[in-house]
Amino acid sequence: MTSSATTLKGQPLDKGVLESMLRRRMFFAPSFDIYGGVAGLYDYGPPGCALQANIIDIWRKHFVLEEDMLEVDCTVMTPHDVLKTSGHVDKFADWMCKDPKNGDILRADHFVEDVLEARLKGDKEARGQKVEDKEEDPKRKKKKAKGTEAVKLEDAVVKEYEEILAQIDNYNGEQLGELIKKYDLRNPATGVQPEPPVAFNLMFQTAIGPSGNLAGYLRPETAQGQFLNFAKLLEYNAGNMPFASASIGKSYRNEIAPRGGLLRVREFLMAEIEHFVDPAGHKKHERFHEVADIELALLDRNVQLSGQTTVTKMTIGEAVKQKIVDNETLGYFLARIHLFLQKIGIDQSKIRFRQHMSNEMAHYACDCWDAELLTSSGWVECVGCADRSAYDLTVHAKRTGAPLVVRETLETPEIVEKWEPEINSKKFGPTFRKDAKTVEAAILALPQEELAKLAEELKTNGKIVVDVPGVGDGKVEVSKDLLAIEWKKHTINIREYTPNVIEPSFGIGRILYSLLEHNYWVREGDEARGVISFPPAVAPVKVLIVPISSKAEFAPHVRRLSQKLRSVGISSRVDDSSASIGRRYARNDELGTPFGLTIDFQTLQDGTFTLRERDSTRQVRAEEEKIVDAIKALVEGSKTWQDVESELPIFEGQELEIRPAEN
Ligand SMILES: Nc1ncnc2c1ncn2[C@@H]1O[C@H](COP(=O)(O)OP(=O)(O)OP(=O)(O)O)[C@@H](O)[C@H]1O
Repeated sequence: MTSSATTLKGQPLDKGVLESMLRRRMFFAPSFDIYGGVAGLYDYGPPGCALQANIIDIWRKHFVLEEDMLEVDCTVMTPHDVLKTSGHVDKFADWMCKDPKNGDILRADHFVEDVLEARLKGDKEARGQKVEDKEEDPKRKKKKAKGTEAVKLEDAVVKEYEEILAQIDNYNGEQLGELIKKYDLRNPATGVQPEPPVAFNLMFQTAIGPSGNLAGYLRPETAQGQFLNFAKLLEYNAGNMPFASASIGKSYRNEIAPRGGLLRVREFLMAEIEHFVDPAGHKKHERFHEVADIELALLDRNVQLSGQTTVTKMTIGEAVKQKIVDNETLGYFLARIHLFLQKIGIDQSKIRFRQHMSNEMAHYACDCWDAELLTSSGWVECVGCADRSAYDLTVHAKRTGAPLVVRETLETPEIVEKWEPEINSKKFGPTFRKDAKTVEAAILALPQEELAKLAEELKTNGKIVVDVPGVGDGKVEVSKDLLAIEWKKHTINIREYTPNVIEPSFGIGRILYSLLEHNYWVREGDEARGVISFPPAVAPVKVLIVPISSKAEFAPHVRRLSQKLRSVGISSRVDDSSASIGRRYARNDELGTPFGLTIDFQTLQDGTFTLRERDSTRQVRAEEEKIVDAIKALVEGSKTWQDVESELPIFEGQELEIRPAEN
C-alpha cells in the first residue's frame, strides 16, 4: 500500500515493499516466527544488529564522551518497592477499553483517534478531496474498513474532530470515555461501542527468587537505576555539579496494542541520560552558547490546544529567551538531540519537537518535549526530553532515608533559624525496629510548617501522628520521649539541595526504523531495486568486496583487502557468488553498503582496484593503498566522494547491468 510518506528521492513510499526487503535482508523479523510470533517482539538479524551497534556507538561518542557523562549498567529486574516509590506501580498505565461483543481489547486513545480519522477520511472522499493514508498494521486496517465509508460531515463537526485529534494525548480515561459516548464511536470490527476505559498498568510483573515473596517488575525505563546510584555517582564525580549519568539497556512495557513494527514493541533498547542540575541557577547550561543558533521546528503546547499542528522554526536561543522552552539545560539537550539525529542520517525535514500537554505528561515530569520523526505511520515520538524536577530523588530519599542530595560549602556562612526534629536514637530504634529508618526519614523530610504544627501538638498531647507510607496503615504514633521538635538557630556553612533532573530518553528501535524509512529509495532501471543511503558511519557494512570471477588467482587479493580493511577498523563483506557484478552491487545497495571494491583482470596485471559509490554508482580506479586511504577518509567523514573523485582517476565501467534471471 502506498502512503503519503515519500522516499529519500521523493518517490511515494511503498511500505509493503520496504518491509519485505528489510525482512529478506534480515534487518529484523518477528521473534518466534515459526511458532506464529508474539505481537510486539522482534529479533534483529546481522545488518539490524550492526546498524543498532553503530547508532549506539555514535550516541556514546556524541553524548557520553563529549560531555564526560558517567555511564552505568543497572539491572532490568527491579523490586516492587522501588517502582512503588517512583510512582510506576500506581500510575504507569494506559487506558484500554473492551468490546463487549467480541472481547477485543482496544487502547482507548488510539481507538478514538482511528475512528475520528476514519470519519474525516470518509468526509474528504465524499467531498471529492485527495485522501492521504497513514500506514497501519494490516490487521487493524481490515477492522477499520467498515468505518471508512464516504460520509460528508458538517463543517463544525470536522472542526471539532480536528481539534480533538490535535490534542489526543491530552485526554484522561474519563474524558476518552466521554468522547466515545458523545460521538458514538464504535469498534469497526463489530459495530459496537466499547465499554468505558479502564487503566492498564504496562509493567511486566514477576517474582524474584524461589519463595515468591519478593515481588518485582521488568523495568519500564533505565532511569530508576541511575537515580538510586546518585549518591555514589556524585562521590565518584568528586562532589562536582552539574553532571550527567547515562545508561543503555533493554526496557519492557506490556503495550496494550503493539503496532507499526518496531515502533511500538514490548521489549526495546533505550539510551537514557539523567542530567543532574542545581535548580537555584535557573537551570543555566555553561555550553548553551554553543547550540544557541541551532534552528529547531517547535510545536508548543498552546498551538496544540488551539487545535493546530503548525510548527514554528526558531533558534533554540530565541525559544529559551521567549520562555517557549523553559530553561537553558532543557534547550541545550533539545539542540544536542537534533544534532545527533542529523549525524546518523535522519531527514532534517522530518524532525519536529512537540511539547507535551499538561495531562499527557508522565507523573514525574514538569515539562517535556518529544523529538518526533515523520514516518509512514505519521509523526512518532522517538526521543522524550523531560524535566523530571527533583521528583525521583526526593521520593526515593524520603522512602529510604538515603541522602540523595548535594552538599555545597558556602563561601559566606548563613545564620538560619528553624524547627528541628531531634530523634532519641536510644529509644527510637528499639521502638520501631525494622521500620525505624523509614519513620525517621519521614520525620526528617517534614516541611517547616508541618514541624511547627507538630511541635505544638507534641507539647500539648505528648505525642504526634506522622504519615509514613509503607509502615503499618501509613499512620505512625511518635511520643515525646522518642522525639523533640525545637526552634533552633544555626550557622550554616553547607548548603544542601536536591538536584533537578533533565532526562533525554531515546528509543533506539524507533530511531532505527525511522532511519531506514528516511534513507530508503528505489533506483529505477530494467528492474527497480531498493537502496538505503545510510551515511557511512551508520551503515551496517562499509565495503563490499567483489572479485569479478571466482578464479583462484583472485583469492589472495580478496584475503589481503579484507585483512587490510579489518586492520583499519572498517567492516567489509565479500560477495564471490556467480551473480553479475551489477546484481551483487544491487543486493548490497539494499543493505545500504556505501562502497564497493572490485577486483578484476586489470587488478591481476597492475594491482589497481575500482571503488564504487553506492548512491551515484560512480567509480574511481587506483592502487590498493590509495583506495584504502580513500575508504578510511570517507567512513570517518573527513572526505566526501567529490573529494575522492577529484583526487583519483574516474573509472567508466560496464559492471552495472543487471541480468534479470539471476538473484
Ligand atoms: N513500546 C515502545 N516501543 C518502542 N519504543 C518505545 C516504546 N515505548 C517507549 N519507547 C521509546 O522510549 C522513549 C522514551 O519513553 P517514554 O516513556 O517517553 O515514551 P512514551 O511517552 O511512553 O511513548 P508513547 O507515548 O509512544 O507510548 C520514547 O521516546 C520511545 O522512543
